[in-house]
Amino acid sequence: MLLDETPLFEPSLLQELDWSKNTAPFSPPISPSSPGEGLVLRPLCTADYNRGFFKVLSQLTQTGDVTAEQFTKKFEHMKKTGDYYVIVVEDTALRQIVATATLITEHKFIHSCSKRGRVEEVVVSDVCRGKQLGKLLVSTLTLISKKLKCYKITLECAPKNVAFYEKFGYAASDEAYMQCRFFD
Ligand SMILES: CC(=O)SCCNC(=O)CCNC(=O)[C@H](O)C(C)(C)COP(=O)(O)OP(=O)(O)OC[C@H]1O[C@@H](n2cnc3c(N)ncnc32)[C@H](O)[C@@H]1OP(=O)(O)O
Repeated sequence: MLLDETPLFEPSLLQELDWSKNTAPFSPPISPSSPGEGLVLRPLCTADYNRGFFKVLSQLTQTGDVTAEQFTKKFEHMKKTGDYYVIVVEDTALRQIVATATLITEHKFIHSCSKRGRVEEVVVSDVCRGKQLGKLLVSTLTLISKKLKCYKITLECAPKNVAFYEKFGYAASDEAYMQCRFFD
């Protein structure tokens, strides 16, 4: 199985973000191009399969035993659609993924054929929490969605995480969150 460094989306999207438009405060200041000593923030690539990508995701929910082949197939599908922005933070000394988050853009006929953004799978490895990485990931994806001209961006989270997302301007809505779950 060929796992490589091909990015899921164009990395220049991250470099070209206008970080001055970010609304959450960072102290000390970090940004997508300078996420902290020994860390890089970049799009997901298939080589991340062997860098603990699933280990990080498993701290959020059940991942199942995904093979390299299944992972690559899903990655290729996501890349082809151009609507998936999975970002990762890598510890370059350990060559391990320590955080990840996903933005998905959904195409609409409404709002003049606009797009809507969804934030999913935000997770920071437990040993790296409290270093502003979660804030960096969500700020980055929120700015990307704005740059991509999404008319809104939404997410679902546990009540204990509401205060975290409020930092970026997300507000609880009156709409009920409904689901029909077929399996875990
Ligand atoms: C849409 C979704 O994916 S929801 C799922 C969210 N993910 C999870 O629940 C997985 C387990 N949790 C985690 O991975 C992490 O704790 C995260 C992603 C919630 C936060 O990541 P961290 O890197 O630890 O947070 P970070 O250091 O960026 O914290 C930033 C700020 O938020 C605050 N904060 C961190 N976690 C929380 C929380 N759960 N609730 C409220 N505030 C929080 C911090 O105190 C800090 O405040 P400050 O900027 O005023 O000092």
